[in-house]
Amino acid sequence: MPLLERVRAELVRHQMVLPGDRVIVAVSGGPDSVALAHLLHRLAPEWGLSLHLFHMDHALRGAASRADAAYVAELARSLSLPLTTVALKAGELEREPGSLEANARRRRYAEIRRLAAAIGAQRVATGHSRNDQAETVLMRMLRGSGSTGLAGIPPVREEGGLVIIRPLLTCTRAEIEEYCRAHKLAPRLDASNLQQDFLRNRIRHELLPLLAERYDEAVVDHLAQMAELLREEDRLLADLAQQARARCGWREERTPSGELAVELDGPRLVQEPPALARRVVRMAVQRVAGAEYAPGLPAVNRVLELAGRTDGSHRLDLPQGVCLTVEYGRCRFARTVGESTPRDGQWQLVLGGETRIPELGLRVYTEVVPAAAVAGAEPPDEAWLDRDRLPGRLAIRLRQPGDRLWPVGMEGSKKLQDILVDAKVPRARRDRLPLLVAGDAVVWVPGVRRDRRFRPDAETRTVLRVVLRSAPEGPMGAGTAGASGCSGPSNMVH
Ligand SMILES: Nc1ncnc2c1ncn2[C@@H]1O[C@H](COP(=O)(O)OP(=O)(O)OP(=O)(O)O)[C@@H](O)[C@H]1O
Repeated sequence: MPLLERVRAELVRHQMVLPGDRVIVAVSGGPDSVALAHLLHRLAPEWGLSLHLFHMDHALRGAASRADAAYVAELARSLSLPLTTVALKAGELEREPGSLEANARRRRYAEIRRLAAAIGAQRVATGHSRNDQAETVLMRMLRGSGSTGLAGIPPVREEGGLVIIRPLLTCTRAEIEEYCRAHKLAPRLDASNLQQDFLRNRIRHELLPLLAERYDEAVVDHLAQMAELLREEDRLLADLAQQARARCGWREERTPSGELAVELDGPRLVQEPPALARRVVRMAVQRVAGAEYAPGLPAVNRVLELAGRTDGSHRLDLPQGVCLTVEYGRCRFARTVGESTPRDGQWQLVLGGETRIPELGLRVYTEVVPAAAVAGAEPPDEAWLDRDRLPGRLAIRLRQPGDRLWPVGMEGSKKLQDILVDAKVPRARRDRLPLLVAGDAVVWVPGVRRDRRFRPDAETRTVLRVVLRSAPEGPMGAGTAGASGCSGPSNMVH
């Protein structure tokens, strides 16, 4: 079947486009994406599609990169299609942490997303071919991936509100090159492949040709077929994992700093078949860390080892700043949780994250925000502080002799002891009352008084927002402090 018919069939089979869609075509200048632009241009009238080409000049190969961009500009002119080109500065991608390929991809999709919003596009088409599929599957086999990974590149996927379509996924590179020749397209060679991706390049140039020559001529087709079979099985497992998730009492909440946290029942989780339990863990971690990160098997296994523990509290740091805490069988996945152990009678706080203080049954969130981000009155369980006026590191501690406060709404200072007596805080609670301190200064007596010296005013540029909450239920945390515990006599909250 001619390539045009095949691509048309793929568009229909996977409902890749809807009539009237605005589609961005990501064109690197290499054969795949050039053929893609040409084919979609021919098919566009049938669906009434309006196409918009996109090219990113990664500035990785000097003059060659500029020539790719010029080639894509020429292609857009010849097809009378609008084109947006984004040119990065030389060295820009190298300076970012992480692999060059991942950085290039992230920047590319960020710009595509921006363009989609600007022109009201619903979809972006990329030129991945059956060969890309086979390479991806082989790379993942070598890494020991499960069925999700071995399902390879999906023909349609939604990512961050953008639908990515791959209409050439069933076409081989040879067929695409043949199409280019037949239509007198002279794409830039290998323009889409960042040379730095050594593993992919070796698989492309060494391993696949070797497999084809010595073992199986149709290896690319067979790997692509395996990916397609596994994609369907993977979808089924994903549905089952959703059900398992519900059985495990999956619950999501936003932390006061706006981050998502996921909680579930550990003993239930470990009773699920391992294939489903692992998926539920991956979902939880991805939900917290962001979809781009998929935790590897060692991390998932470590979670499952801990999840079933019902004896006391356990904590596990996972990659990407995700932390699992297991307390009496309840698993909680959240970002940057630090468990503070007291030093010199103080619990230091994690800045820009959550700190747990099991001894006081407290969770403390801190967040640095521009002054403009806070307005109105502080909720009773929050303190807003002028970061630049704080005299030292933020910590929680219990009261000490000689503590003083410069209370809001009062002249001068006052002994903490007198403040607590005036506020009718029962004696037994006074010694367990968490105080927020910065260096030696008491900044906030939650539920009782705030110190006026550190409060934001018109000159404040940066605010440190501190939120106190009680830790999840459990013998050590129950009800000692937190959202309920920090509410003193209500008329005394300042
Ligand atoms: N510089 C670029 N500008 C625009 N689109 C690009 C560029 N590079 C790659 N693409 C798009 O991405 C497709 C795949 O290219 P390539 O395999 O080099 O990238 P990749 O990083 O592996 O892709 P992905 O991350 O999307 O899986 C190309 O066919 C093209 O549609």
